[in-house]
Amino acid sequence: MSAALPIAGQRAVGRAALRLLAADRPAVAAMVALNALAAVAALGGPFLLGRVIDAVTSGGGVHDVDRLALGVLGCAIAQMLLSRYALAIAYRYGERTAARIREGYLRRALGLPASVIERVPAGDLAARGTTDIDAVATTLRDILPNILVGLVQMIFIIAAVLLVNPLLGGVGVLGLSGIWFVTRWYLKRARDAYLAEGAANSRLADELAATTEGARTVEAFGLRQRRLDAGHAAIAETKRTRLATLALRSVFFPLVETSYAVPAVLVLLLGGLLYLDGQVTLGTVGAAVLYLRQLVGPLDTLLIWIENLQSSSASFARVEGLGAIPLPPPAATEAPRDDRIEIKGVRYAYEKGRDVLHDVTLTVRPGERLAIVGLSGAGKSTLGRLIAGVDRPAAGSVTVGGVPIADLPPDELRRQVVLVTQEHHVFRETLRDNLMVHAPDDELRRALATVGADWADDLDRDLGEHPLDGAQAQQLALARVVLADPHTVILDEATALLDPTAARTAERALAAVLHERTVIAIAHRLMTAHDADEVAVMRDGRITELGSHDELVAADGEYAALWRSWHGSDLNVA
Ligand SMILES: Nc1ncnc2c1ncn2[C@@H]1O[C@H](COP(=O)(O)OP(=O)(O)OP(=O)(O)O)[C@@H](O)[C@H]1O
Repeated sequence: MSAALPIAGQRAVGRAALRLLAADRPAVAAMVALNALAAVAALGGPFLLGRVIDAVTSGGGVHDVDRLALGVLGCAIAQMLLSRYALAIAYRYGERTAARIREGYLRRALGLPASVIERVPAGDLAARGTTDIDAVATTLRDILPNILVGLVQMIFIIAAVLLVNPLLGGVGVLGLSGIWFVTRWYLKRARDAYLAEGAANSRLADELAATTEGARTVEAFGLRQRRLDAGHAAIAETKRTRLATLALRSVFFPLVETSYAVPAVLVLLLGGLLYLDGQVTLGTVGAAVLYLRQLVGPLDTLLIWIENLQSSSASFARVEGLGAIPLPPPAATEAPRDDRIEIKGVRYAYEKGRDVLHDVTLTVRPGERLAIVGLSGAGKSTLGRLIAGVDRPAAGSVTVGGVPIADLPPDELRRQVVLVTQEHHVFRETLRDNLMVHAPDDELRRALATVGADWADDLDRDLGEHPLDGAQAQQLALARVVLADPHTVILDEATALLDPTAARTAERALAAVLHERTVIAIAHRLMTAHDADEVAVMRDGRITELGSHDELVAADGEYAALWRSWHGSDLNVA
């Protein structure tokens, strides 16, 4: 069963964004301060140009105009230098922050307990760690700095136009409100329209892939027309959705372009009237109009990136969603008082409401060899995972020395119980690193020798470049068990996938590993149950019989029937 990964809510995303800003306060302060200075410098231009108009209309000399023009030039250069510098800081901030998000994600992913990792969809986990983080990183690096510059500039320009003349400024700002409504209208529809376009594109790609992959079937069953119809339908849908987004854009952009002119037109009209009335100078009207024209640049930037900001905030919500995965309670701090394993009244379900274990109770005494038998699907592996602490029971308890096994910290758990299955991961690292403990080479070699790994003379062998075969990988897994030195080993089809020769080698290695340990064998071979001290028979998630081989055969129940069907055949029944 795989549970969908959560997505962080808007508040959580907001808090995470604030945390990222707070983590790099000096850079954020420098970005804001430099952008503010650049914006102030940018305001100097229109103001001085207004003074030029006034100087000319009042018959001022060439000298005055030259001086003011030099001022305009100085302001433009200062603005350029300051905003370049601010942008450079912003880019570096963006890279650092993206790295922080990546590292945080990796830390969270690696910190998830195995029981949680096993349940989450691996593709989604990887997509969030790559595609989504890349989307956020691109926004942080390329888009956010520009948006920040645009926002600061807009605030200063609006303040300046209001200062130049509150009435003209007010009318100008009011004239901008059209853009707000147009943008809201567009954004409300754009998300769904683009999602529909994306979905239609995916469907078209799927249809094409299905037709090409199944070309022989199409030919053999005369499905050509049907596939053509499906392709045409997908193309029509793509065209329809594309036209829908195009229609949105063809309304939005002309409207926005027109809206840009509205404030300047309003200010020119009102300014003209006020000038004729002698209430403002021409320079003031000119400066106000120039300021409002200056707004177009930052507004454009904001509108262009606003959609991108929406999609990357959705990505950020997915990345942050990892932090919302419910985690098991913190590890137990007390140590087990002995090696006795007690399973009491255990229930377990992979899916809510569908118990696969019902009220299982069992004691495994230290040194005992217990075989769990039963038909496929009886719940043997599930019980093995609970005893190994991989999963925790929904009800009841699974304890070692009185402590719930699933609550033990990983280091402690490894010393108590280890589950050996047919899946054993070999990392693309050296043999030494693959043994996963920091121990002297002598000890590592001894462990390898115990499991008969006579091929393992070079601890520096790179297992990525020189991979192991199945039997060798199994020996490596068993050497890890020897090094972990648990008092109890659970075997779940540990040698099932190996060919007979390799299985024999592995069985020998296994015998060496199991020496003087408690063994719980999920038995799929006749002899395992026969040789065990005790046999537990499972059916439909319950233990139906418990006793030694001889007792159960004498009782002539379910085990006896299984035994009779196995007897002499050594068949794999599980
Ligand atoms: N990851 C899972 N998600 C959902 N259901 C599962 C999962 N693993 C096992 N089950 C179900 O739980 C029940 C018990 O399965 P389990 O693997 O424990 O039985 P088993 O006795 O070990 O069988 P086998 O011998 O085939 O491995 C079965 O009905 C199985 O379909």
